[in-house]
Amino acid sequence: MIKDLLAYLRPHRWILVAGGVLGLIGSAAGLAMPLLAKYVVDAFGENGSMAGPLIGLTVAVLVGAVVSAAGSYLMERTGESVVLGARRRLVDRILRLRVADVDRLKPGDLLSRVTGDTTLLRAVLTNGVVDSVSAVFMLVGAIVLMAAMDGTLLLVTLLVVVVIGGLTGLVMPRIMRAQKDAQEAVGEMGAVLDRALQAYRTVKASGAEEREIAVVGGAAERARDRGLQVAGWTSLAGVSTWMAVQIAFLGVLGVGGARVASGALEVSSLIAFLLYLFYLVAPIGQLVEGAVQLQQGLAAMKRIKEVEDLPGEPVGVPAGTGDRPLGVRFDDVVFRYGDDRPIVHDGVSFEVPPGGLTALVGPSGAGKSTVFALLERFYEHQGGVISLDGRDIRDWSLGELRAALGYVEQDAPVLAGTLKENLLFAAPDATEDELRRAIVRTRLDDLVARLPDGLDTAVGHRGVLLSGGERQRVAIARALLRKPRLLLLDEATSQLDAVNELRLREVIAEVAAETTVLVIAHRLSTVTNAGRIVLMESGGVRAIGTHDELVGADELYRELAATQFLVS
Ligand SMILES: Nc1ncnc2c1ncn2[C@@H]1O[C@H](COP(=O)(O)OP(=O)(O)OP(=O)(O)O)[C@@H](O)[C@H]1O
Repeated sequence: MIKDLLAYLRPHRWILVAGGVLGLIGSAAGLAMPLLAKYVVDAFGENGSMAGPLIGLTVAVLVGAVVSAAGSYLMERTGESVVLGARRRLVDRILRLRVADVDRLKPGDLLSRVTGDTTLLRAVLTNGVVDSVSAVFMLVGAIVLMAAMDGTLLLVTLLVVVVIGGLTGLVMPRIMRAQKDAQEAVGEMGAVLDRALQAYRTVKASGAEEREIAVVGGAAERARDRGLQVAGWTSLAGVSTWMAVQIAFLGVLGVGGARVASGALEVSSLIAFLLYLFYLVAPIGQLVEGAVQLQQGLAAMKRIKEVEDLPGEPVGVPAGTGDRPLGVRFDDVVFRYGDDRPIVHDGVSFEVPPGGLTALVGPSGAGKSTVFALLERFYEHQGGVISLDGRDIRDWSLGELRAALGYVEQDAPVLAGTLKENLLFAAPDATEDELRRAIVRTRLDDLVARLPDGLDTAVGHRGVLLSGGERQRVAIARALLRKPRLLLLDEATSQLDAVNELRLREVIAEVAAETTVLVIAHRLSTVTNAGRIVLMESGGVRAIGTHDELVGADELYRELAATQFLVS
């Protein structure tokens, strides 16, 4: 773990060393002060000139301040670079994860790893490490100078310092555990809030604001409780340090006073010694804080590494690598979403020849969307063979496979940006001409004409909100620009109005003339047009045929057609 932390620092080691050296010079200037104070007092006693020692003291203060400020600026800079590096790597990994892993991780918790945990890393890597190094320097320096002044008093001091060290060592593991819990609690709170935001409209429509506020509030309270535990243990460590220094002060004052009385020690030395004693407080405090920060950093590191260590997928898929339509074949495919999940595909077999329109229909939960997820290899099937163009999809490289497919999700999300950016999302290199053709084919020209800035109008959250039908046609245009050899289209379940439905039907029929189209159909229009209908039922294929064939031959299809598809 410490090795991982150091790996983050390696690229910045020279700036860190420079910052550290400046910090040490600042500390040295600080260390010189009690000694200079002693000379001032001595000069005072001997009626000598105070100018020299006073100027020295002033210079030490100024140099110390400037150098320390420069050192801490360098540290902060490094800190920002470390956070940037950690965030880049983490985001890079998150966007390359496999869908199955993302299902398991909570988005809110992932967010808190990118935002919160990386910030904690920064504290330990810069202030934590450097302050600790300079604290050790100050501590050793002060102890050496104290030894030069009076060995007996140093012994009294060290006895107390050792006791504090022991106590702090005892408390540290508890701080570490509490710290880890605290960070997890913050991640959990993020996850709970994210869930509420995802279902924002449902929360409002259900009048569930208060309940959700309470749930997120509860998670926030758990985070607070864990934070309080950390604070409790940290202040215990802090207060025992403070107490120890006070005890040492009294001890040194008593013993030192007696030694001054017996003439074994000068008053000025006792004053300087006492000043050094108080100088010890800051570095000891810094060391304790450095240790706490190290625990925070290690806990954060662990949460960041957990994500970084997950396997990623190759990305950077070139679009439009071929023009021949693809045939699809499922051969006794078996699949479940996880070892502890029920079987979703229990021997699914069907064949789709290249080109034309094929509809997947069946009751909800039959496993239709899962067919698409397996074709895109969002998940790996456990049994049977899926082949495209006669080739097992496991033999396709992921990039090659996804480049050949166009995928339109049921919810057809609009991404941030302009309409044009949305359309070119899957094929940034498409020409203006191709873009125009896709717009005309998907009947989006009306929409473009209506928008204030045409294609350059911002859409989605920050811009014009598109209707369900428009979003779906944007998604189809986006998929088409990729020149897919197989288009996977998960029809939205929401009812489109008659005009939109007609447009969509025309678009699908046109596309099916050129490429293979596989549609998960919820509407009669799509099904009656289809060259082939695959009827799925509870994880298997029940029947295959045209609409008329199935109406004639299959009971379930007739029933579905009667209710779901408004049979003609
Ligand atoms: N990501 C997932 N993780 C775990 N289980 C899932 C996941 N996606 C779907 N399932 C489960 O797999 C089963 C089949 O789901 P699928 O989405 O393929 O059905 P469907 O036929 O498309 O249904 P619908 O018509 O309602 O969309 C369901 O029981 C569902 O709960």
